[in-house]
Amino acid sequence: MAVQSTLRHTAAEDALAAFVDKWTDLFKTRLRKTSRTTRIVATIALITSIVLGGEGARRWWKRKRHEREQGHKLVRTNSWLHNKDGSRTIYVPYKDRTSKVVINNTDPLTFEAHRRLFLNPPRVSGLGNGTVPSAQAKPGLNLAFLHQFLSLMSIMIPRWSSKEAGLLLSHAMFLMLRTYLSLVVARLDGELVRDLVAGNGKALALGLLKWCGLGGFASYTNAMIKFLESKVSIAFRTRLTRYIHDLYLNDNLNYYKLVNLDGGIGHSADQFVTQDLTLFCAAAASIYSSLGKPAVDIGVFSFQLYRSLGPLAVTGLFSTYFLTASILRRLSPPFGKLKAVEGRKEGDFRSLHARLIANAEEVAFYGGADMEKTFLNKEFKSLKSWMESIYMLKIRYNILEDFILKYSWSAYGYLFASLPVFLPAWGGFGGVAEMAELAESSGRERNRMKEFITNKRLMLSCADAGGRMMYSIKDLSELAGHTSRVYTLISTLHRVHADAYKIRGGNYELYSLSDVQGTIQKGFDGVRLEHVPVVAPGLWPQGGEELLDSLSLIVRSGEHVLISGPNGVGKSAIARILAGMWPVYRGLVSRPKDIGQDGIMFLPQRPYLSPGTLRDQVIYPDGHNDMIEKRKSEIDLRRVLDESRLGYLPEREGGWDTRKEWKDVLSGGEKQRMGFARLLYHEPRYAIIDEGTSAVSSDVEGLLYETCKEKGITLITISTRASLKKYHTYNLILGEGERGDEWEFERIGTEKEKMHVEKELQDLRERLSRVDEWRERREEIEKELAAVWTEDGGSLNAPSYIEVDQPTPSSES
Ligand SMILES: Nc1ncnc2c1ncn2[C@@H]1O[C@H](COP(=O)(O)OP(=O)(O)OP(=O)(O)O)[C@@H](O)[C@H]1O
Repeated sequence: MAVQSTLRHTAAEDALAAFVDKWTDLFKTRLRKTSRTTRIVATIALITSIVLGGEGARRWWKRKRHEREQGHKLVRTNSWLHNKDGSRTIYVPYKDRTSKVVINNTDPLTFEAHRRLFLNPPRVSGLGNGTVPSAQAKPGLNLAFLHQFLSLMSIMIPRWSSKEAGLLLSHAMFLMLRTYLSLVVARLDGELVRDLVAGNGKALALGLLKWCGLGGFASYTNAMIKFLESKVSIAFRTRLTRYIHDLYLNDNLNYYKLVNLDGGIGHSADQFVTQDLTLFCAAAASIYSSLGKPAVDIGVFSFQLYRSLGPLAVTGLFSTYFLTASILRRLSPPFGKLKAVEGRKEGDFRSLHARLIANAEEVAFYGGADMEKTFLNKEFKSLKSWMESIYMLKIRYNILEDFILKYSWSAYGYLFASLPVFLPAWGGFGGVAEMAELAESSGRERNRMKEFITNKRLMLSCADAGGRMMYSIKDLSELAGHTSRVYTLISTLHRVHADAYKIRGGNYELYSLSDVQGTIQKGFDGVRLEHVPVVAPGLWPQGGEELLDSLSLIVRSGEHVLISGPNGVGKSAIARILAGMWPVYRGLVSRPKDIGQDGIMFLPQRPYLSPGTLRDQVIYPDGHNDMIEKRKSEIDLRRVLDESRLGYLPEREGGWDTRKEWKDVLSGGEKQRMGFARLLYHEPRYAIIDEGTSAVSSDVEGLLYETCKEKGITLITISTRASLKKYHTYNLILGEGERGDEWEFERIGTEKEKMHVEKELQDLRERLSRVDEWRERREEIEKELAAVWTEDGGSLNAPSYIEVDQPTPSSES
């Protein structure tokens, strides 16, 4: 053996050496023939390409390493990169590495182009003209569904050259491949049975081999179909989610207005964007294969059947399909509408849970678990009853569906497959073969068997395809429900984004969203309101409630204003109007353009702490990269925290990169001081502080105000605390007059203001002088209440354990 192997080894080596020699000789001859210049040029070209290639590879490797490090850093600091074209690069953790994602903002022109689809649907679709809140027809298989679905498709597949179109194309190719494989399998099945009956072992073994090979390929095809279906679903979801996010979170504050002004989708925007969108995308991706594949199958198989069974069988088959389809369609419950309502109920239940999580501390202090449980159980019961009623409807439908699609169609299959046997003249190619064999008679049974098995398989596949199409009527109705939900969300967002609240020729309510006539001017160095009514808006299409008839004031840099007045009078409402959250119904509002540095900043009444690191809390709404661009360092942040009396936080919490649920970690006063830290970090020209120090001790309050003023921030404070007056130049007092809808704007420290204070003191003195009188009256009432009257008009003595005040000499007299 060893000798043999050595021999073989030597032979192989010889062959290799001969091969190398041959090519070396060839190369040398060619080299000898080429001119000296060509050789020099070729050598230089070779060396240059090696050097350039090496340098390219080095740079590529360096860039990759830099990206990896940058990715880790950005993930750690919760930050992203702004690209020149307006897109953003974010890094997301992926396994133990980071993965780079570039997010392109949707072009504003795209929104303009889509507005027509979502706000002015064609009249024929029966969806109204977009001016009606929550423009929504009854979800079902109708023209409205077609319009809604195609509108959403224009977002999901924006171009024929897009990735989604490519995915759908490859999906379609795999679907067709599978249909072709089913056809080949049907034929092979027939051949196998024929060879078995004929006892042809060799052919049978060969057939089995083919069967296994085909099986492997078919399994791969099936897996790819499922994989591509999920890829399509995720691609659709990505497109829609990004589109919705761009429309939802932008400078127009649509995320606030959607819930507080429009009300078209209630309070469940989260349910729409998460669950409804996922269900819609999964249903849309699966409907493509559950409708597309059976349609191709039916076309191909019926052609085959037509060839082998003749026109009678195929006509019969199709009449059966149409008849049963129309029966099923007629008896099918309105799955679309049922699904849409189910989605809404799921949303309500989920948002109740979200509310409980957000307000867990408050509920715990009140001991409100029982009450919250009642709310939750009530909502769940409503959801449960709805789902049970859907299941009840489904039972009846499923019985009918199963009977028709599984059993009656198989019976028809046998009937039509027997046509060539019993009616050869009507039985297509199968019948012709039957008649030819009738004359010869040899091998007739075997061929009959082969034909029958092939036809039966084709018929079953055809019935299966038809069945799947029928089943997909239900899927299609459910898709209509999901489509209607997603379309409603996007059309409501478009309405809010475009402020499209005009009613054509209709009468609108005073101070409704159709009645906004004021102007907001951004880019003014100061804050100015001219004849602006302060109105708490009602949900569209209702009118709002007027809090102040007409407010006019101007605040210039360095003139600090305190807005005071009783609760609920409309103090925060002024801040909401200035921030652009509430509409300016009449008059003119002027304010600085930007939010933040050199602009205006608002500190809301309820402090907000974002998810992320300790650093993110101080610099919010900036990210770490914005901070670096502004040339601020951690030393600056440290100084800002010291000035807000929070200098101990980085040590206590373990550094700037610590991530915690800050809303639960910081105390009420700390949260408010964090607001001031943000103010000192951003250093805006104007700041509107709404009850920003209500939980802060008065000495720290003074320090915070003084620091802000030293930094040149003009303060507009909303507060009920009179002690804050000393930090301000003007006082806007709301809630004056008998009806509480008058206001006064006065300079602090003037004679007039002092007289105002004097008058208040006089009032208090007068009230104090009547204290004795009120005390006497109280004692009288208490005495009368302590007495127990008997039926005969007398009174019982008070029991010994009740302390009855001894009458004072003055009351006796
Ligand atoms: N989103 C809203 N939609 C409609 N009405 C609202 C809305 N928010 C507040 N209101 C109403 O507007 C009125 C003024 O509210 P605002 O928050 O301005 O009061 P405030 O003067 O700041 O009171 P407080 O001192 O208690 O903070 C209140 O009657 C309130 O119920």
